[in-house]
Amino acid sequence: MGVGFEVPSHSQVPSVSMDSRHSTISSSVSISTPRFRCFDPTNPHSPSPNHSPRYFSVLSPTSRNGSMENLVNSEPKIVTGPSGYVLEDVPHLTDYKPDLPTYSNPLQVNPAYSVVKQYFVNMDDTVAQKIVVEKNSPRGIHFRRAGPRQKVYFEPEEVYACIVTCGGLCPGLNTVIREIVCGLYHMYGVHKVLGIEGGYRGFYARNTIPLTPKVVNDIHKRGGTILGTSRGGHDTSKIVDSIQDRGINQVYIIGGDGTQKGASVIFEEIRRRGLKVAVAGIPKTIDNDIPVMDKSFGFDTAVEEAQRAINAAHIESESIENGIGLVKLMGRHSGFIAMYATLASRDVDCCLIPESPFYLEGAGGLLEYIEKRLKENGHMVIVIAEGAGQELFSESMRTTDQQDASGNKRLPDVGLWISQKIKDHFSKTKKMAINLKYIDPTYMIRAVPSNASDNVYCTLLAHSVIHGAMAGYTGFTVGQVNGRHAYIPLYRVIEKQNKVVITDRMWARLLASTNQPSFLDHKYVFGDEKEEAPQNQPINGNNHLQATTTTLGGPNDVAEDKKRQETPIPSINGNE
Ligand SMILES: Nc1ncnc2c1ncn2[C@@H]1O[C@H](COP(=O)(O)OP(=O)(O)OP(=O)(O)O)[C@@H](O)[C@H]1O
Ligand SMILES: O=P(O)(O)OC[C@H]1O[C@](O)(CO)[C@@H](O)[C@@H]1O
Ligand SMILES: [Mg+2]
Repeated sequence: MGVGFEVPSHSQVPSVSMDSRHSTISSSVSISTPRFRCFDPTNPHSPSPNHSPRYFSVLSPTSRNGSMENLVNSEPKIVTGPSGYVLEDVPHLTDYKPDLPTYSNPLQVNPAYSVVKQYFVNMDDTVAQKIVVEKNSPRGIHFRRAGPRQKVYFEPEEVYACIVTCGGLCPGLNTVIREIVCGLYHMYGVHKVLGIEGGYRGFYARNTIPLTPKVVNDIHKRGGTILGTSRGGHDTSKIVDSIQDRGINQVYIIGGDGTQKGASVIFEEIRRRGLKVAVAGIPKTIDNDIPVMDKSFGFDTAVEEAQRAINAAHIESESIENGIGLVKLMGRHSGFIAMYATLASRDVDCCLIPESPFYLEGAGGLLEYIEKRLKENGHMVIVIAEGAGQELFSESMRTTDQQDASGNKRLPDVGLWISQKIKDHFSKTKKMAINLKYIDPTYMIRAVPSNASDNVYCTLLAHSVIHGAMAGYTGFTVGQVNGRHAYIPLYRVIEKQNKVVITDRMWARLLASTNQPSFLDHKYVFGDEKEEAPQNQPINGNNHLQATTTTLGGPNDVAEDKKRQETPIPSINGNE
């Protein structure tokens, strides 16, 4: 059987002993960036010889269980093809356990599914990240298409799955839990599913809940997560010990960017220990700030629920002379909920988001606009995302250094702050008496059950993730990319944050709908005319497909974040 390797000359390479299906490297020599080109025609997960994957599989000498322990972190699996085709593939159990047996997919004999023509996904199917292309542009980045495979790497009775939910709440968490349990039971005949209570720390510090279709039957009608959640408490080795000791071999991890970072290190540790355990992430973020995918589950519900608060603000404000209704919505670093809720409502006169700096005083400022709008219309509605205007806070308010247990910076309440500023301004200038009503519906929005369209989306995500784990993929997350479900490497969803692009047409639509100023006059933002204005992304032919993404270095930092925003990285999603 042919296995071809190409080792770049710059790497220090340890001695390599190789049988027909796997690489075992034993040496204490350190390796900077090992890259092997590998092709095995008998392995469906081996890239074709035309492609040039970057491969991983490096062992250090010590091995606690005498198995394939101490692998260094896996490298991205990049497969290239003609005309600029790039596949950013996800890891597979056979990458480090090459001799695993395969089994026929039980869906083949499932009466509900066996009638479906072409039910199984072709092994070569991939999903393009960018679908608007020019005639001569390269084919670009692709991800492996999600869906059931003909061969699976687990027998139903062998599977012991667990589900954990981490981070803040989001509509749809219970639906995803329900559909993973029911999907495993009904599609694959898997009957051992464990719920881990209270987030990551639940693996080693809390009870577990056996999950059956009966237990989860109507949980999708409730908000929150029946498993509970938490921030902090990620102790990788204790978590993997717990997985190993319990004999769990499929780990479904539902959570935001922090959670997916946690999933990535759990995957690396599992791989290092050589365990046959699939680690699969389902991204959750009400803020819609996870890159690559079209949108995150619960986002539609959040936008819909926000309408109730905006309607209330509108009714309150129009019922009284010079009424101002101010609504704060979630969005620590990304203003998607505020933007979409504003566009959906049409009652909003001003939407403020973290990506679009604004200023209060002077010509073209917020206070001037409020005055103008009240004179024209007698009332107004303002929507503000929780992360907006952070640069306006005094240094003392910003550097309180408060962090939550996961290291996320706690933001001062911009809604309260701006309410006070507006009230102070109009009472000081005595230009007009205003009536401001501040509504903070943030936790009410987050705690509702998912709406009908999110329920369907959650179901499809759950099914996709199950198919991936059963097919032996691991260290991946699932998401909808241009309307098709795909398996995305974890590193792709944790390295960047999805942001609203204020030079994009979607933000222009918002400005056109509210008629608010664009607040782009730099000198009021920074108080120094000599400083350069923030470099926003230029509008170009592809702009409607681009979102600014920022590299996440650690706990969130507004100043850092702002600096990063000045260096936009083209990506897709979120905006159109
Ligand atoms: N870099 C990291 N490495 C390992 N674990 C992490 C990392 N960052 C966060 N975690 C863990 O992930 C869990 C959730 O993280 P966090 O509280 O930041 O929420 P999140 O998943 O980002 O969700 P959201 O921000 O949408 O509420 C926590 O238990 C935290 O300890
Ligand atoms: O109060 P908590 O649980 O820390 O959550 C607040 C944060 O969670 C998020 O909803 C993200 O999940 C942010 O928008 C918000 O800042
Ligand atoms: Mg987060």
